[in-house]
Amino acid sequence: MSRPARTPHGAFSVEAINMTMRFGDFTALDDVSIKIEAGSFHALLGENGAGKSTIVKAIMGFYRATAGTVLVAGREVEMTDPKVAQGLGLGMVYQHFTLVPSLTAAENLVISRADTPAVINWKAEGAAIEAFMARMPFSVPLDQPVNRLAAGEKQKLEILKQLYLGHRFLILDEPTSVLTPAEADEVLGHVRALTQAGEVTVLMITHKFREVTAFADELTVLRRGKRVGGGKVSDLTPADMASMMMGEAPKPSNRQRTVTAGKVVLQIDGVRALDRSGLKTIAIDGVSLRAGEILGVAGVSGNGQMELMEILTGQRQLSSGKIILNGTTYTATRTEAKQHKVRYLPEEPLRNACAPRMSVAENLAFRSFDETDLAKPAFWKSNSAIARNAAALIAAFNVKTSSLAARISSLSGGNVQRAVLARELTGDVEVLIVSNPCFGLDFAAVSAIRDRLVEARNRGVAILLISEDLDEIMELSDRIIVMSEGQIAFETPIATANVAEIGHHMAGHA
Ligand SMILES: Nc1ncnc2c1ncn2[C@@H]1O[C@H](COP(=O)(O)OP(=O)(O)OP(=O)(O)O)[C@@H](O)[C@H]1O
Repeated sequence: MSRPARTPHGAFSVEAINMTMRFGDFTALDDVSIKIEAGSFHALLGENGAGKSTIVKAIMGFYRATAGTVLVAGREVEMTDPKVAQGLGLGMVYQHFTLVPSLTAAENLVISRADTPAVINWKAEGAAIEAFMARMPFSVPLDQPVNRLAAGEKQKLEILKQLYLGHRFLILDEPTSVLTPAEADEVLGHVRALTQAGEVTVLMITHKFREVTAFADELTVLRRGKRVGGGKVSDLTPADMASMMMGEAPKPSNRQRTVTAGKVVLQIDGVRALDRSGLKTIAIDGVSLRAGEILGVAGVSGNGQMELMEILTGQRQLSSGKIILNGTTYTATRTEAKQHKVRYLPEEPLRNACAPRMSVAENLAFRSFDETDLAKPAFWKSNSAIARNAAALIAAFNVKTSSLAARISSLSGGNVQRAVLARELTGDVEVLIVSNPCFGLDFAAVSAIRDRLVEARNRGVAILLISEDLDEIMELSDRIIVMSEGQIAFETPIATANVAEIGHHMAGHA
């Protein structure tokens, strides 16, 4: 047996050998091997549905692999349970935060431990945390409630929490999705420094080539459940990575504008509503959206975009003002949305726009998935019509699913997104309101979804695009508004849009 690979500071290697994972007849992972050397920063790439989460879950003991072996520091381990993995020093950091928002950073660290005593000696714990922090190359404010921390600080705290728990092999699952580019660079810079110091070994799932090139040492690429390539990052270009992921060079898209903006369809003026905390007011003035244009709403996460989406979907009560759609008051009831042909693509579509326990075909067939009618057989056209419709949409939008009858919740995140977009862009649409449509998607899916939005705009659809990704806003919008502190802080046509100026307004500088 090989000698356990551990660096002097504690980072150790993890290796998965010949991993196979089947769900029924479907093989999500097909004889994949991956070795993450002690103290390395290893990137795991692959299109949506390639099997990245599956291999990670098998390594962490969330899934019992159908076949395969896991070696931790060179020793074979039965990963029967996530607790086994955690006990061996393996930890996970997710794209969304797992911290308790009302507790301070220090309190979050203390309660994260499995051995937290029933009565906590805060003085002793505080001293222990300070001693721990002193050994760390970066810190976060310890005494503030986590909900007051910026996203970058929260993600740093998630990483510190793992180190505090003694974990020395970290799996980072798209850790920068909710961070600004500057925050992402800061967090990944710290992670890289930790790996170089031999403190920790990292496996990072990401879709961002820039992050791979800038921070990772090695990479592995999965495609359709198989390992299709990998090696040293310094030997590979982003084009190499893209062709490994897709099996071919990506096609350049043609996003010409072939329409001029028409009449104003949607107007929001004098609208006031409480924000999620109930403490601040969201104030939306002077927003108008025209047919055949994409109006981008830029902003750092948490500046009222979520509330704006809720206002537009009728989920947040207005304290004053109204939304005007095609000249009449719009309160976003189902009937009004149908009448005005308004469609929505909310964030987290599995939760907000699907019936997770129903099949892919059913979810593609029923926009009004949560209407009580759904239960009544009379509402159903026929199973064969539903299947035909679903098969056509799956082919057109390239949704990867094991079958039409599979539950939509078994699809990877990107494929759920494609399925919902396929449904929402089918038929007669006049207004499309989308929120972060490409969040967490691989570049092929991103490109396909952006093409669809541009096609819809060119057909005359009025699109409100709320996005925290400024590159996306710059790429797609005809006009841009910036939300900051719950208000519209700035507006510019794309022709004169300047990233630095927009960034300045996003950061709250008038
Ligand atoms: N519990 C499950 N039951 C059935 N099929 C599943 C299950 N979990 C995953 N799959 C299927 O396995 C395949 C791989 O999924 P996985 O979540 O590993 O992809 P991924 O590479 O992480 O994708 P993404 O980037 O979209 O998160 C997908 O086709 C998915 O539908």
